[in-house]
Amino acid sequence: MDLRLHSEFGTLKTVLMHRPGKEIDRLTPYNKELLLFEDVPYLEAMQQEHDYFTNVIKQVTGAKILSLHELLMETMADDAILFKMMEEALSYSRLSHFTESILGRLSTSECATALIAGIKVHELKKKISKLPMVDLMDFAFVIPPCPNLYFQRDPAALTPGGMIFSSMRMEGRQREANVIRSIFENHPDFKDQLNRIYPVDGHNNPACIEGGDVIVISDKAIAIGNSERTDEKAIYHVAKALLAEGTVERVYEVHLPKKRNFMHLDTVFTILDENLVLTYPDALEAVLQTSLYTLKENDGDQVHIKRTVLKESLLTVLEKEIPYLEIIHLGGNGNKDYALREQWYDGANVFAIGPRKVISYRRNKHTNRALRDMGVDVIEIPSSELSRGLGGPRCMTMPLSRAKV
Ligand SMILES: NC(=O)NCCC[C@H](N)C(=O)O
Repeated sequence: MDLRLHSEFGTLKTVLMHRPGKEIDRLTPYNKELLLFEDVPYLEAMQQEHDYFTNVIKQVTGAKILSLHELLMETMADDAILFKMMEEALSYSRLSHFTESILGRLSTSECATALIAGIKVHELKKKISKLPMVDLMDFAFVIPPCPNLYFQRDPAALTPGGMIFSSMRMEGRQREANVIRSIFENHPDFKDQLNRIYPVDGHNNPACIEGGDVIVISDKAIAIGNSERTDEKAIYHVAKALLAEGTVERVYEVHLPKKRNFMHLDTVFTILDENLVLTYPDALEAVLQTSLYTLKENDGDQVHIKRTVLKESLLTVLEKEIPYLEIIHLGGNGNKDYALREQWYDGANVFAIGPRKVISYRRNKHTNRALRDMGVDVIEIPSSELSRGLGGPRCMTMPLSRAKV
């Protein structure tokens, strides 16, 4: 599989997803903010909603759905990779030196659970009785959990030029990108197909970028949100690597207000067809600035890129990139409260499974009506529990291949 993505709306062929599991049950009223949840979800109902979503994708598109858990298990079949992954996960609590003794006691499947759902001191003590830790620490995490892992969009991003591995801003999500990167760099189905765009070789503490900020406008142009989660510096490095690779010719940096409800570019803007986008108008108006990176010179050794701060509004920029652009406003036209409410629950974050064919949260009824009025085929899914993590259908998917458009 060629690990490049050429559009946001070509009919879906393969997608990576994660069914929420035990990691969700780690959330409490005390840690939910640190772990970026609005509330404490009811896991079994959340799983039912997620299964509904997955089945809709399967039935409507026939796409292959890859499970993160299965890929992880397959990747960890290699002992050296398993060791590295556990060592890295344990480094968050400065306990890497226990890797060997822990691996001696946990099966591969228990390691996969520990990597996703985390593991606490008292749970580990059941396996390793001589663990030299005081009882006071029993409820502390030896490996922190990844409850946001069902938002598969964010730990990485595919572009027409190759793959970006995120460097995640928030403490509660930092481990996710390491898990994804280990899979794509080592799994036999992917490792030879990978052209890594970011992080750049030799950068140990890379600037932050998250997959939800990366939107493929066309084979030649991508947009990246400079947002609460993504830094200017990371966008510069991604632009440089993409422009050097040569497929992408224009990288737009869209400066969003740094706010939780605009956390990624895809919380306010998604592309549904060749000339159709869905936006949250207030966010577009709030865009502080748009810059454009282009290639200045690439003599094989040295790559120089140029950054131009554009005078036009984002809308004008988009109109130039997307001929005959039509815009649908989240919440429909008119009532601002509808737009506010539906943006909060990811009304703009629909998942395009084909041209003018989207999956959307049922709760966003005004947006869904506006989409249908423009001839978009809308398939609704329930979201009472899924939305407690503040992400939508696009956030929950990482398309790995789509039909050509
Ligand atoms: N692309 C997205 O907007 N993803 C949603 C991520 C929600 C998650 N709870 C977070 O705060 O990172």
